[in-house]
Amino acid sequence: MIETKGLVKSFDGFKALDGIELAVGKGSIYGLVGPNGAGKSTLIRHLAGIYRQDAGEVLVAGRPVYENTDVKSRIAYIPDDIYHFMQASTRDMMRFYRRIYPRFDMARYSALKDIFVSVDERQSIRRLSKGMQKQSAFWIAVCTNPDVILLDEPVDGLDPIMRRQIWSIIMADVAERGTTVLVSSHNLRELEDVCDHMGVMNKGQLMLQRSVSELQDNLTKVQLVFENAAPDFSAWPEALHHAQSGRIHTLILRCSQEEAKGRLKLLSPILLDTVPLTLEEIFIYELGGADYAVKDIIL
Ligand SMILES: Nc1ncnc2c1ncn2[C@@H]1O[C@H](COP(=O)(O)OP(=O)(O)OP(=O)(O)O)[C@@H](O)[C@H]1O
Repeated sequence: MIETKGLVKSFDGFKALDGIELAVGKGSIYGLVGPNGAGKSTLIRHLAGIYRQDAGEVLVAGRPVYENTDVKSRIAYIPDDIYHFMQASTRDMMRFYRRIYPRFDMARYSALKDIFVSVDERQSIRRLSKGMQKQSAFWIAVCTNPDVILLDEPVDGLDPIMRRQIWSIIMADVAERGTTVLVSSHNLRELEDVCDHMGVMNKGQLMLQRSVSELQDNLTKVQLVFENAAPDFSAWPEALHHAQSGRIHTLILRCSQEEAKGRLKLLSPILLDTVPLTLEEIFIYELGGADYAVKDIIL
């Protein structure tokens, strides 16, 4: 649904995007994670049709986005900084969007008043708090019934209850309408519960993109106890990590759970348990070995 091919963008000779090959399937929630300055917002602005690329292609539903009004009318973009006309109220913005977006859904706008109760729709946006401004932007954006939602750091400034409500609106759209969502954050923990695909950006490059299930299937964490001395796991090429605390050995292996259990059972441990890996741990091992601090990139 969303695709970039060899996307390059420079600002005054500085390559902010350096050959991005992004692929986001329809109905997917794709999390884009990376440190400050990685290029996430620049990439999203290309997907929203705000920036014109220097080289490469930016496609939504197979069609170029830049200066394509029809494609852009199906995309909702909620930037990190607020884009509304600050003098206008939420209601003014609703009227403005209703004229521009042919699929603007007035029934949905009215229904969502019960969710966004803290946003006074007649108040000028300038006078709303940062979190309320975000809510107002989100309220208007989802009423356009978009095929694609682009969220740049969406939960910055939102309280936990509002975060959950916004995510439940997005999840319902994904489930019922097959909406495609791309969401960026510099914090992996914000994304790991909601995304089915993840991409890691650093220094203008997409270093890794996978489905979360593929990431989870590829690595297994186990805890083991042996009656006698443990074998030398450092000789196992698939053992990425081994730690011991008392009699408990913790291993992270590059293989599926079934393979790990099959192999470890042969060692007759008196205890063998698999432990779920967090995405944070998965990324640390997937990206490990490169000459940068992985934790700086994803946490
Ligand atoms: N309009 C611009 N003019 C000049 N440089 C820019 C412009 N927009 C972005 N950059 C530069 O491009 C790089 C990527 O910036 P970008 O805002 O895309 O990163 P980001 O991953 O979204 O970071 P953050 O998490 O801090 O929002 C940065 O070095 C930034 O200074």
